[in-house]
Amino acid sequence: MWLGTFLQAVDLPIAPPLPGTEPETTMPTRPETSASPAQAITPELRRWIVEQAQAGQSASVVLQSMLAAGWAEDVATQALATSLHDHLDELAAQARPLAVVPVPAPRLDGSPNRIDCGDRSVEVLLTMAHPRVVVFGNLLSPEECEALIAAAAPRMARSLTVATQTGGEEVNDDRTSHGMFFQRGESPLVQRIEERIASLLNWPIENGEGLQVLHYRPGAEYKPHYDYFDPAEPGTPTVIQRGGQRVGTLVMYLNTPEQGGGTTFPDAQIEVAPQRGNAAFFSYERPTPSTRTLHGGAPVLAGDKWIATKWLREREFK
Ligand SMILES: O=C(O)CCC(=O)C(=O)O
Ligand SMILES: [Fe+2]
Repeated sequence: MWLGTFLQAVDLPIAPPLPGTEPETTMPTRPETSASPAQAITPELRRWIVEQAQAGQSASVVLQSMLAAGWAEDVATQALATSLHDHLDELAAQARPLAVVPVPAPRLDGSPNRIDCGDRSVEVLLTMAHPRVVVFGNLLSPEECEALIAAAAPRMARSLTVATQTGGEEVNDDRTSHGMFFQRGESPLVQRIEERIASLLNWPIENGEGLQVLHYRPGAEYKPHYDYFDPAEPGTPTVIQRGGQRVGTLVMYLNTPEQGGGTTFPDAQIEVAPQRGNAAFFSYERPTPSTRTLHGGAPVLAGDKWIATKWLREREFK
């Protein structure tokens, strides 16, 4: 009995006319020449893909049917990946609705290649929408990087992470760096950098946690994680009493490691190369994986890695 059902499922003519087409003969065909307009991923195509998934069709069957109908392979795989990913995000958001909150955001209207931050002009090197990632160049001068390292070095201790059960802090094997926190505004150097960051990210200086400096030796890493506090963890209500959720992160590279040590975003499959003075910014408007802000510090393969991280909260961090 089940075999019959199984065969039926496999044999089902799964390709209803692809969106934008009626009878099979008018299905879009693969563009033959480079002059042909590229095939677009239309809302109808996305809807059709989600319907196929809901009907239990495997991705490979859906892909085959799209190829057979004349969709170009790059368009078909891209359409499948984004449609299913977005659909899963929607399902997750429905299962655990969490409000979207305002987040730090650099002023990027008009696609500027530099942003004037008052005392310094910062380069915009890369922007990505989802996850929201912006890579900046020349945020800190070489002298500022050196001065931060020198001020932090005598105060370094094994890095702690927030203990999710209690909201306290603990040593964690996923994080093999050493670090320290500056108080907000604790020196003219720290104050100046914090003012620059507030201007760059358009976010109140008071909403920032104290700058954290991290030092990774060869082999050290920070395994992929989210920077927001997981609402499901018992320690979270305690942690967010001070300033609410984290909503953005700025990782500033204080040196250029000889090899390795990039900041990775596994969902986006990108890696930011650590270059002295540059910085990677990302924001997350709700504390969920749908933000695709999973990120980590890849193992340092040779040399040392020094970074300063600024975490940004929803409200004043006291
Ligand atoms: O080391 C890195 O590149 C990432 C650091 C990080 O994720 C953090 O400080 O929260
Ligand atoms: Fe992080």
